[in-house]
Amino acid sequence: MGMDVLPTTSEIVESTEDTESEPDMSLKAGKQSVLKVGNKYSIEDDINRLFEAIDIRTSTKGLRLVHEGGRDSLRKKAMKRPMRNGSPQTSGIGIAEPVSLKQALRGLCISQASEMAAMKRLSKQASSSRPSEAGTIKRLYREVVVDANASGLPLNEGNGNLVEISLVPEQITASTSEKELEASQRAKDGVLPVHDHVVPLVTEFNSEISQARSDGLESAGCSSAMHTSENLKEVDGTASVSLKFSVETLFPQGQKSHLHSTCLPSSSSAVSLSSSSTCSSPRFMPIFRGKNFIRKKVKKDSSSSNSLNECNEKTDRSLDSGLINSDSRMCDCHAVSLRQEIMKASPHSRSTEFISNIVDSSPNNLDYISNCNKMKSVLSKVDEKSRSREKGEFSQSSKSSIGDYSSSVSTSEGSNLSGSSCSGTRPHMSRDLRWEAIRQSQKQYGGLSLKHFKLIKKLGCGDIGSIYLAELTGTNCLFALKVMDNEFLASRKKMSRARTEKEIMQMLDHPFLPTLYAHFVSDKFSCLVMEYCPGGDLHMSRQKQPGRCFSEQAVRFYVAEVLLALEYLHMLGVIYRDLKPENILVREDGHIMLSDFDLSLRCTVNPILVQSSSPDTEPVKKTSSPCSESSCIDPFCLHPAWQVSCFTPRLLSVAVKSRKLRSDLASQVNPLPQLVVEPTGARSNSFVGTHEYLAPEMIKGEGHGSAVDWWTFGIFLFELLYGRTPFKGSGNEETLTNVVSRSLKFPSSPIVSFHARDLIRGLLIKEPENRLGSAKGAAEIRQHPFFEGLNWPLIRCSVPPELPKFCNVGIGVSSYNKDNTTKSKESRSTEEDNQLEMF
Ligand SMILES: Nc1ncnc2c1ncn2[C@@H]1O[C@H](COP(=O)(O)OP(=O)(O)OP(=O)(O)O)[C@@H](O)[C@H]1O
Repeated sequence: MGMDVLPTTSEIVESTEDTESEPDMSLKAGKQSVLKVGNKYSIEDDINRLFEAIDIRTSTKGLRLVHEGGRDSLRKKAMKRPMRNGSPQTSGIGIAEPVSLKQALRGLCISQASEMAAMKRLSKQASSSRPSEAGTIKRLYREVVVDANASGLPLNEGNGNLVEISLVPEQITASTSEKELEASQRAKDGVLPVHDHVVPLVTEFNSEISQARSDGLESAGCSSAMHTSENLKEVDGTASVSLKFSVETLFPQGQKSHLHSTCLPSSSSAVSLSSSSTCSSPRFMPIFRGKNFIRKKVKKDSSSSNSLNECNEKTDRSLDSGLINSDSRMCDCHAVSLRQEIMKASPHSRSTEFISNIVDSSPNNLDYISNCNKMKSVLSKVDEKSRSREKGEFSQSSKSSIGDYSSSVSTSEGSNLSGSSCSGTRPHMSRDLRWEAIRQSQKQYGGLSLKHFKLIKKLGCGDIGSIYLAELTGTNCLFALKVMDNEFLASRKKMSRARTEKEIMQMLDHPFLPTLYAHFVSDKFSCLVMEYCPGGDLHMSRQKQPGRCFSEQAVRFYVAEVLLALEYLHMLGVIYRDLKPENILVREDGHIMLSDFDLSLRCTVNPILVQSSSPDTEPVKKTSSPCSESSCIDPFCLHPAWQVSCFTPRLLSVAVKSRKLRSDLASQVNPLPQLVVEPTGARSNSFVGTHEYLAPEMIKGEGHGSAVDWWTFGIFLFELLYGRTPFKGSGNEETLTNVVSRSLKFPSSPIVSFHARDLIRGLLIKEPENRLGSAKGAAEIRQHPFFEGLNWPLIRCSVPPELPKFCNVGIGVSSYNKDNTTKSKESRSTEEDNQLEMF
C-alpha cells in the first residue's frame, strides 16, 4: 500500500478509474416530448405483452427459471456468481427449477417493474413509427422461432439450451458502428453467439439512434448493446445493465440464440410516468408542480456579500449554534472571481481528499488505518474545527468526503467534455417546462454556455466545483449550475471524478435523483445544468428538528425514498458510496433528491432471478435478528417459524400472531423467484466516502462492493433517528477504529422502535457478506418490518414530512447581477469571468 501524503490533501488512487474511456459526448438523440394525454398506461399490460410473446414459445415446455444456489443450500458465493443451467455462457442462476416466468415476474416489486416499463415506454414513439420494445422482442422471437422451425429443428429438443433476452441499456454514447463492431466481435469470439435475427434488431435500433441524432435533438438516455458479462466486476467507461432471462427453448444442444431488445433513447416520446395525475397530494402538487422553478422576483438577498471563507465560517457558526437557515449556507461571495473561488473552494471545502494508492494495498489493516490517520492528522492541523462534523465545515470535518481520483487524467479530457449537450427528457420529468426552456435556448443560441445563464446565488461549494442558482436567460427557469474549473480539475487530478459525476447523471431518470438538463464546457469551465432543489439538505433540516432528530415517521419516509434511489442506482450499476444527510437534498415538493456522484463507483450488474427463500434454504442472518441474541425478549419479534425464536410465541399478540402466520405461510407456499439487480460482485479498493460513514471493509482495505451502500444506509438511518452517527470518535482516527472494532450500541434516548433498531442492526453488520442487503439488495431491506405498510410504488405521491420554506432558500436576484447580465462583454472568457466575479 503506497500512500503519498501531501501537505493539505491526500487521495487514494484507484488506478482502474484512470482508464475510463471517455464517451462520445456528442450523441444527441432526444426526441420532442409528446404527452399522451389520457393514455392510461398499465405496467402490467406491458409485462403481460412481453410474456405473452415468450409464452408463445414456451407453452409446450414451460419456462425454467434458474434457482440460485440450488435446493440444498443457498450459498452466498453462488449468489454472487450465478451458476447457470446448461452452457456456461448462457444466462441463468444455477439449478433449474420449473417455474412459470410470468408467475415469477409477478413476484417482482412494482418499482422494479416500473423501471422496466419506463424503459419500454421509452421505446414507444409518439409517431408510432417505432415499435415498442415488447413488440420488438415478440417480433424477433417469432422470427427466431420461425427460423428455428424452418431449419427443421424440433421445438422440444435441446433441453437445457437457452435463449437469452437481454434488455440492455447501454452507455448512451456508444456509436452505431461501435455497437455493430462489438456485436460482430462478440459473435466472432463466440462469447455471444449472434443469431441472424439479432443483427437486424441492433441495426434497426441503431438506425433509430441515428435518426434521433439527425433530428438534432437532445441526447439519448440509453441505447442498445449486447452485453454478456458473466462476472460482475468493476468496469470503466461503461454503465450498462443487462436484464437476462434464461428460458428453455427450441434450439438443439450447443445452439443458442440471443434476442436483444434494448432500451431506446430516452426520447421525449415517452408518456409521462409522472403520477401527478393520480397523485393525491393536493397539498403540494398544485402549488409546486406548476412552478417548475420559474424565477420569482424577490427581494435582494442582503447577506450575499461575504467571501467564500466568510461564508463558510458563517455557516459553521450557524451550524454550531444550531441556528441554521439556508441563507447561512449560501456562499454569496461578491468580488471574488469564480475562477479563484473554485480554486480555493476545494482546499477549503468540507471535503477531504486522501492521496494514496491502495490498489496494491497491504492487507495489514492496522498499517492502513495508521496511514490514514497520519494523513488525517496532517489535515487536522489545518483547522481545529476538524473535530466537528457539521455540514458546511472545513475540509477536516469528520464527515467530509474522502475522494479518490484518477492519477492519469489525460489532457484531452477537457476537450472530451467540450461542447454543449442536453440530456434527453426523462419520463418522470417529461412535463417539466425546463426541458422546453433548454431546448429553445439551445435552438436560439446554437448551444448553451455560461453566458446564457444569470447566476443568482451561490448554493454551495463541493470538492470539485461550485453550485449556483442560475436562471436561463429569457426563460425565467431556475437551475442548479455546477461550475467546475477545468484547470483546477486537471491540476488536482479530479477530472475523472467530474466525468464520473456527469456520466452517472446522464443516466439518471428517477424521481429521487437529479435530472441533468444539459452540460457544456468552455476553455475554462465545465458546467452541469441540474435540477435545483430549494429545500436544503437533510443535515440542515435535521438540525432544525426538536432534539436535532427526525421523528420516526419522518425518518421512515426519507430513508424509504433514499432506498429507492439506491436501488435504482444499483440497478444501473452505480454504487453510490457517499450517502450522508448532507447529500440528500429536499425538493420543492418535500421529497428527496440524492445528489453528488463524483465518488460513485460504476460497475456492471447482472440481474438474476433468485428462487424465493424457503425454510430450508434461507440463510440466517447472523446478527440482524434479535433472536440470534440469547437475550431477546422483544414482543414484536417476528421471526419465521422455522427459526427457534426466544420467547416470541408466548408474547405475541393475536394480531401479530396472525400476521406472522400469514407471512410464514406466504413464504412457505410456492415461493416466487425474485429479481435481484444488485451488483454483488463489484469490487473496488478505493477509500472514499465520509469517515463516520465508511464501511469496515473499506477502512480495512479488504475491497468493497455494493454492500458499502447498505452500511452507509444503516449509519444514515441511525443518524436521522438519534441525531448522531454510531461510531463517531473524538477524531477521525478514533472514528475509523470504532467502525472497525466497536460493537453497535443504541443510545437510550430518544426512544426508537424495535423494528428501526433491528433494521439498523441488520445493516450495520460488520461483515459485508452477512449484512442485510448484501445478497438481494434493496428488495431485502424493503421487506423489513420497519417499512411494513409502506406503499412503495406511490411513495413519491405521499405527503412528505415537511415542506421546504421558500423564504429560506434565497431565490433572490441580485440587482448587480441583473444589471451586469445585460452588459455586452469583450470576449467570452471575460464574460464568464466577470459574471463569476460577482460571487
Ligand atoms: N441541485 C442542487 N440544488 C440545490 N443545491 C444544491 C444542488 N446541488 C448541490 N447543491 C448545494 O451545493 C453544495 C455542494 O454540492 P456538491 O454536490 O457539488 O458538493 P458536495 O455535496 O460538497 O460534495 P463533494 O465535495 O463530494 O462533491 C451542496 O451541499 C448543496 O448544498
